[in-house]
Amino acid sequence: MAKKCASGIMAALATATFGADYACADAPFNFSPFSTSSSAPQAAPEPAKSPSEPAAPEPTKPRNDNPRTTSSGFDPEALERGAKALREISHSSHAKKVFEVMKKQEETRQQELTAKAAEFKAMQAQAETETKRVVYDEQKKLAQQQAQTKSQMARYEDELARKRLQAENEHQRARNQELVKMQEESAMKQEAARRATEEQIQAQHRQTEREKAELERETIRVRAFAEAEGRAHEAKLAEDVNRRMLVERANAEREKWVAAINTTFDHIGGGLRAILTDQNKLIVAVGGVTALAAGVYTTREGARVIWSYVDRILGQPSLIRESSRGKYPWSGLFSRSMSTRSRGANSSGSENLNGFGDVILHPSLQKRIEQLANATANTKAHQAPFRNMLFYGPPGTGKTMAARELARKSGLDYALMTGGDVAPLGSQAVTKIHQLFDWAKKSKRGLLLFIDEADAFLCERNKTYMSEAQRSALNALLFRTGDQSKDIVLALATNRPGDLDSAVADRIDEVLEFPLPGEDERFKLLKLYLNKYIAQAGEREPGLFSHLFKKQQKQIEVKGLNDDILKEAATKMEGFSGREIAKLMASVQAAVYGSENCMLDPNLFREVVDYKVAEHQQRRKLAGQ
Ligand SMILES: Nc1ncnc2c1ncn2[C@@H]1O[C@H](COP(=O)(O)OP(=O)(O)OP(=O)(O)O)[C@@H](O)[C@H]1O
Repeated sequence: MAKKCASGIMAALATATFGADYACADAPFNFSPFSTSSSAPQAAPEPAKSPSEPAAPEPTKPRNDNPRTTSSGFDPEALERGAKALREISHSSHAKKVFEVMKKQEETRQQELTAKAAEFKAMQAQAETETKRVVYDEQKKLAQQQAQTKSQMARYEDELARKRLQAENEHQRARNQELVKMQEESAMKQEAARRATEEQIQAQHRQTEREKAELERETIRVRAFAEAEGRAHEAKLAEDVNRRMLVERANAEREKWVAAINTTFDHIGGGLRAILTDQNKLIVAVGGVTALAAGVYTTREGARVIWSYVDRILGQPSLIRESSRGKYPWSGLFSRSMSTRSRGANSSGSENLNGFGDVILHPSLQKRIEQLANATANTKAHQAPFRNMLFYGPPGTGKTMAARELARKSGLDYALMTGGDVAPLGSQAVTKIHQLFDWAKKSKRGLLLFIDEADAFLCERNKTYMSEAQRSALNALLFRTGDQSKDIVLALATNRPGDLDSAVADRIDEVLEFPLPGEDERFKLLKLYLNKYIAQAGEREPGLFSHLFKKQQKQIEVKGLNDDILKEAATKMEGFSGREIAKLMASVQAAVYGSENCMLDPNLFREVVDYKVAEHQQRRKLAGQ
């Protein structure tokens, strides 16, 4: 009973002090007699519910039919009930007990509250932990999502980059293709431009060639004109001398002939008178004259037929202009003996001077030719095939002379033909070439066939102006020289080696350049021709009957002409060929013969040299050199 009272008082007091809410919270002390609020215990705060869970029904509050709440919300009824209960307790004998029970209850309730608080705290801590865990989970999920998003982004970016790269590659490839196309187009354009330029150059080249040919023709014309003039001048100089000599000789001859004619007519007159007076003598004379005429005619025609036959079988081909073999086999014996004699006579002169006949060459070139001559001689001795040669260089530099000397030194026969002789032969050319090679093969010693002006005959086959006959002749020569020969050495000479057909060039084993003579060579040439045309002018040529057939030249007196003057002239004559130097000396000779006392002195020599040097320079100017 005391316990019940205590609870009731407590509840009443609590309700009065803190209102209904507090009364609800204190559910365990809710004694029914004093309680105005709900007797159902207040539930502990629940953990946060997920929004998906259905909302729990609101706890129903006890109905208060007589509310006595003041305007400020205070309910005095509970206090009244509490005061009533207190009064009852104070009048009760068990008041003390009641208070003790109340105290105990209060303590118990305090403990319970503490436990509740602890539980609540634990729950709160758990809720916090849970919240943290949820937050952590959420963060983890977020991090995972972020990582996933990031990786997706990276993949996406990677893909984008790949696509971009691919697109760039495509673009680059397209550009490259375009570039290649442009380059091809540009190369084609360049090629076309190059072809056009080449054609232009070729046209220009052809034009230049035409102009050059024209210039050459003009130069030749001018040169011929100058030479004719020179010859006329020389002839004029020599004319006076000759006229004087002729007049003297003619007077003597006239007297001799007048005497001879007088004697002959005396004899003929006597004979005719005897024949005409005697008839028998007349018949015999007429018959004799007729028989003699018939005999002479028959013999002459017969000899002509036989001679042409012999000539065809044994004679030298018409293409050969000069040969050491002579026109007929037997003439070789004669000509060789003569040449031996002449060389013997010469040996005191030029042969000793330079060891190479009359040819003056640069020492290195001379040495090379001597080596070639030795090699050719040995080749013949060992029956090995000969080596073909090409001599090239400006006109009149001694190519022909060197070839002749080479043949002589190597012990071969020598034959010279000129390329320019082939074209006029027309369709006969091929036959003549074969005839020439057949003839050359007959030489027992081996033959050096020298073709001068080789470019006129052996030029490039595809040249348009080359005639069919000329082309065939060249083919015939190529055919005959296709293999290396043990009988014939082919020596070609040309001023234009570049014009030779490539097949001809292919047959050449040795190429020698003959340059214009240097100062030393010019000096030696001057000395050589001074000796030949001036010092030996009055001497007879060696030969069996030369004194019968050749007119003797007048001897020339040389005064004061020494080596220094010759050297001075050699210095002035820069650019002169050997032929020009020889001609200069011939002019000097003519000038000497034109002089009154037939004497050569330094003044006359210098005069001619200066005149010739000026003429040479004029010619060069005309030729555009
Ligand atoms: N090196 C030389 N030594 C001596 N004389 C020479 C020399 N070069 C030329 N001559 C003189 O010039 C003349 C012509 O020489 P040669 O015929 O050998 O010349 P080339 O070079 O064959 O000329 P082209 O090319 O015109 O045929 C000779 O007769 C000679 O008088």
